Amino acid sequence: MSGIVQDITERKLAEAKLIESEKSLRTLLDTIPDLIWLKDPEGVYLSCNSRFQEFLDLSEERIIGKTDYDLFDPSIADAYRKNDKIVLDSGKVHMNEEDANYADGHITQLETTKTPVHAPDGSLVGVLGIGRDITERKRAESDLTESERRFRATFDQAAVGIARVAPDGHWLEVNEKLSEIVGYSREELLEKTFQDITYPDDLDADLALVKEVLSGKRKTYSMDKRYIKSSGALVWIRLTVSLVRDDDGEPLYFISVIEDIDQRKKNAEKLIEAAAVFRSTGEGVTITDHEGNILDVNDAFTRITGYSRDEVIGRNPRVLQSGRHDKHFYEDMWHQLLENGQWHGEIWNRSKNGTVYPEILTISSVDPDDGGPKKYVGVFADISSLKATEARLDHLAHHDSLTGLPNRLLFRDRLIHSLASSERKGTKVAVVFLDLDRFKNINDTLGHGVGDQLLVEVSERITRITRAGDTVGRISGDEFCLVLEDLHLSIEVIPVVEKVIQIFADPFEVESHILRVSSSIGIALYPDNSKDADALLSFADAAMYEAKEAGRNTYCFYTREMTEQAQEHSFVQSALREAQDQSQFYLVYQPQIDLNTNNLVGLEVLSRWQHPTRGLIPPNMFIPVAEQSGLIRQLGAWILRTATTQARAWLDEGHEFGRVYVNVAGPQLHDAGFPELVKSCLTESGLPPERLGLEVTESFAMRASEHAFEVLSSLRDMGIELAIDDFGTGYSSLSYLKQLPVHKLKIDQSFVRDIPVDPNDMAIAEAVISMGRALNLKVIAEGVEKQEQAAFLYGKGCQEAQGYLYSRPLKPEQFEEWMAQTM
Ligand SMILES: Nc1nc2c(ncn2[C@@H]2O[C@H](COP(=O)(O)O[C@H]3[C@@H](O)[C@H](n4cnc5c(=O)[nH]c(N)nc54)O[C@@H]3COP(=O)(O)O)[C@@H](O)[C@H]2O)c(=O)[nH]1
Repeated sequence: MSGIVQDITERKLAEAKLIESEKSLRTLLDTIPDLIWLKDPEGVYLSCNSRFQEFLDLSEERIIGKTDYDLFDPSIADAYRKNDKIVLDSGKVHMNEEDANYADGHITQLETTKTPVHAPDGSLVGVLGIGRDITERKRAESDLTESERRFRATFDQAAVGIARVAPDGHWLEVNEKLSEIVGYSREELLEKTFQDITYPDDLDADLALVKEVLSGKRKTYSMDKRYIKSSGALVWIRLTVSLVRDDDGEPLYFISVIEDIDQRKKNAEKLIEAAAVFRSTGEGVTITDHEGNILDVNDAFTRITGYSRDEVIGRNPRVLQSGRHDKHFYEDMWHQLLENGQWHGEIWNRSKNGTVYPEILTISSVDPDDGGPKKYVGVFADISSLKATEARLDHLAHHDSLTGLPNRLLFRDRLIHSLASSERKGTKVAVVFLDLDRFKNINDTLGHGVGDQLLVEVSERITRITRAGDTVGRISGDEFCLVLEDLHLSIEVIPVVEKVIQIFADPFEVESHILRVSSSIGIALYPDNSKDADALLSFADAAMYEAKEAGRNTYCFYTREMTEQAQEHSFVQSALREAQDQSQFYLVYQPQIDLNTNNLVGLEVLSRWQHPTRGLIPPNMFIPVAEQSGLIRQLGAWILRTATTQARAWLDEGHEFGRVYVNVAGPQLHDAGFPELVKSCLTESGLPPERLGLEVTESFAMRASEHAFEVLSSLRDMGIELAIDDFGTGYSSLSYLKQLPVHKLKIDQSFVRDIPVDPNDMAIAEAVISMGRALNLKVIAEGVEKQEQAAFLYGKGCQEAQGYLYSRPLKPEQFEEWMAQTM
């Protein structure tokens, strides 16, 4: 019994122990934070801990005996079952990660370990599953990956080079930028040390700093140093190094940050150079702000302008303006500066002491590095001496070195210029080509020195007789040329040419040689011969040869007619003086008839010149020459005196002739004493003023000066009648005519000649008559030779006529006869 009692007690004790141990195990399993479950080989749940029950929010009783298909969605159940089968088939532990959807809706990530479970007899009990919540771990891993990614991106895309460097100097890791800076690929760099690519001169300093960091003396260091690039070129970099140590304080690696400062270094060097240049350059430098205020100037500025730095800082460069440029010049300068960022040119400035000097100036706009408003840098040099040299060179290039006269080049330029200005003014230009006769003989016999000296003296004599506006040039050897401007008539050149010939009248004395020299002169006229400068020069040259042919010491015009005219002119001029002395002149009188009554109403006085050898010289030949030479004053006074005396005599003899009309030339009316002359002639002769008329040409009346106006007015006020001769040949306007103090218009005979054939002449004559009527002026026609002409003119309202139809100009005794017969 005791044995039985003892057996039962032991068994009970063993059972109790087992129960106790299961309880402990259960408690343990429920305490573990992992999900634990046991399924038989068919997937039926045999057991699970309380975490697993929480997962499904079901009690163990409701889980035991169920499969995954009872508890989860079929797709999830399939996945679970598939993993279980892997374990069952392989007999090995299987791990995987999967999402777990808790019954309360939250999702976790589980790391599941599935283990095959065998009974002590080796039979398969099922699959033990342990599910560990790895949500936090996964998040941490993901954060780390992201952080790593960001770091990598920063590392690779950094604008500076970044590297990990081993304590011995090997590159461990380098970024793109560092490769770019040194020109080595990442792979190439990783095979090198920093010592390999450091410029030897900079290595010791670097290694010393490395040593200090390794020893703990300093934590980091920075330095500017040079790397040798793969190309062999050097590149300046700024290096910043820090050391990373392990937990035991042992050096792990360096972190190096490498900044490319090559350009900055070069800029700085340039700035240093620029500053040195600024201080030491010989060119003046002005730096102004965007408002034009001077910020700085250099020493050369002070030397050139005379202003000290302190005197101009804050002031505008306007302080230097010379006043030689107008506002458009400065506007254009600013326009170019703003448009192109630069202006370059010559400018005249005024220094402190008032000297105006030329500068060559370049102004550039500069954008400051700090992005502030533009600044302007002006660099200038005083080019006074350059200008003087330039002027000297220019003079040399354009002047004959022997005589100092313009050479052919400049002479031609001046000629072209004269032609252009004469075209505008409607005047003539004469090109006078002069060649010394037999100059070669002087050179050959007396030597070139004498020849040269003679040329200098000739040039001086020519220059002395020309006007300021005329150009004299030495064209070559013994050839000189003159340009004479502002001529109205071709013949106006003659007095000048004669003066030129005259300069050779006196001999030249050179080195005690008395030289008698003459010249041959050729003349070409613009626009008569040509409008082209070169053609005029060659025509004048050709005319000069004509003069040589003609026996030298004379002049020739380019055309024979002109030469003849000139010769005639020359003859008339010299003969005129003698003629006046020797009373070769006489007057003729041509009657003027009233077309209505056929009565004699006037006599036009016309002069005649009876030359002892040439015979009768017409007034057209000598009046213009007399006008030009000034002899007209003397001749005009004689005509007036003779005519008034004759008229008075006829009055006394009882001849009724109306008025006697005397032609008056322009130069006579310019004479302030003319009204006095008229008065004295009237007084002396006793002719009443109402018996006198004066005729002035339309061309003169049109150009009449204010003074001539006054003279005409005072004559009119004396009771003298004034007529405009040759009317229709000029361009009188009604408004101008209205102001003229005249009484009568004389239709020029050129418009009468072809009446009644030429409709144009008839129209002009008719227009003049209408004009006279409109202005309340009498109208007389001259050159009336036919009755039809008289009839036409009378029909149109012309009051008076003169011409061969009535009488030719008559000598006094002829006139008296004519009176006796006709009146
Ligand atoms: N300042 C002065 N000018 C004078 C003087 N004497 C003359 N002149 C001017 O000279 C020009 C020419 O004059 P002249 O050769 O005397 O000719 C005049 C007449 O003879 C001529 N005439 C007259 N009737 C006829 C005619 O029917 N047919 C024709 N073919 N010719 C004719 O006309 C001239 C008159 O000219 P005008 O003076 O325009 O009336 C001439 O311009 C004179 O003015 C003088 O002393 N001083």
